[in-house]
Amino acid sequence: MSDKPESLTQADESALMQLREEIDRLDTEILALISKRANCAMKVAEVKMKASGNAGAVFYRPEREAQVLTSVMDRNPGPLGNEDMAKLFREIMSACLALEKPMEVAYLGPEGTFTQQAALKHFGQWVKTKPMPAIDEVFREVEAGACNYGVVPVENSSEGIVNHTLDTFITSNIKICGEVELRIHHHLLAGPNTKHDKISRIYSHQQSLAQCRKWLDAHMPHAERIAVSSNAEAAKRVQGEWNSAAIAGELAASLYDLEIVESKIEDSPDNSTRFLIIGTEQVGPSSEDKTSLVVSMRNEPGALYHLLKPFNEFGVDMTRLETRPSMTGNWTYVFFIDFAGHCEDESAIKVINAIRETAVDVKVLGSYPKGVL
Ligand SMILES: O=C(O)C(=O)C[C@]1(C(=O)O)C=C[C@@H](O)C=C1
Repeated sequence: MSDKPESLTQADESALMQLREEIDRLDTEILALISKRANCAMKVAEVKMKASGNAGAVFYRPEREAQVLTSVMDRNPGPLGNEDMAKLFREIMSACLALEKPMEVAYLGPEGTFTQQAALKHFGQWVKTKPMPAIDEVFREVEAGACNYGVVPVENSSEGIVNHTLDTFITSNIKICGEVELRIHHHLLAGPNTKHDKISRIYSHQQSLAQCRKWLDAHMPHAERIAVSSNAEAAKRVQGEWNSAAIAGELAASLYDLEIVESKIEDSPDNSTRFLIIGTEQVGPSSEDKTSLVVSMRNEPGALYHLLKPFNEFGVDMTRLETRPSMTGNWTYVFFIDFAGHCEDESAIKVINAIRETAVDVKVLGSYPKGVL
């Protein structure tokens, strides 16, 4: 069978050539426009540096990025899908931001974790990402100024809240300046020496093993399941083994050069994890914001009523309420609350002031744009 493309007629050849000439003309325009946009971003950086007296200028503006991406999706004429078009602009903005100031972002490592994937999805490919061994190490890296921002997991749709993240906010002054949600697809990965019918050990994080339990019971009931510190760690480990496999994501497969033996083996089809972007600066309003608080209340009758009443009284939509035992042990409870709106909104100010009247302590963790991508 001929391996050459189908032979085209003279008319087809001519049509193809004209279309490619049109694409070349359009690419020239796109090249010029992206370059003009990048020059504009560099002038924005000069304005930011002048305004801040050149010391401590804040270049990354999540509220502005959310507005740009939302506007792109609202105005997208097709045929590319809204999310695909927004991802293209995400990368253009990432390159422009890198011209203003290269960003370094700490994340819960090692390399290849879903948290790294979330960091690259939120900031684009131009940021430098730095793996940290634990969630509180990500906080410390940002507090110390060693990294500009951090990314930590906060909630999984099937496993629930990541308590370590919430507990770290109680003792940290770090701000939340964004959020990003990642659809979690688990793949069965194997190294080049592994015979797929000889897999007797499967490595992954405990949560991932739990999220793929039914698939494993049905397809690999006899393989030993070994929990390790992270999916990426699992991928790193199977590289050199001949009868084992790992459950991890796409990024881990490419980073550790593993074959995807079975893809999307998670039991829940809409398995997703929400991550928080942490930094040292409060974010300005973007018109589509949410605010996170941590409130400690005395353990006395009516405490929860006094906490919830202001939201109803001032018409603020509470979107999340989590309770954590207080680490001070002084019979107070800690509530993590998310609500719609920015902490500078008039109604939000009234709610926070009303809560302060009965709470032991109220800490605004941050106001930030709702996740766009
Ligand atoms: O508008 C700004 O503040 C910019 O710096 C420009 C820009 C962009 O490329 O659109 C780049 C980085 C910021 O995080 C937000 C937006």
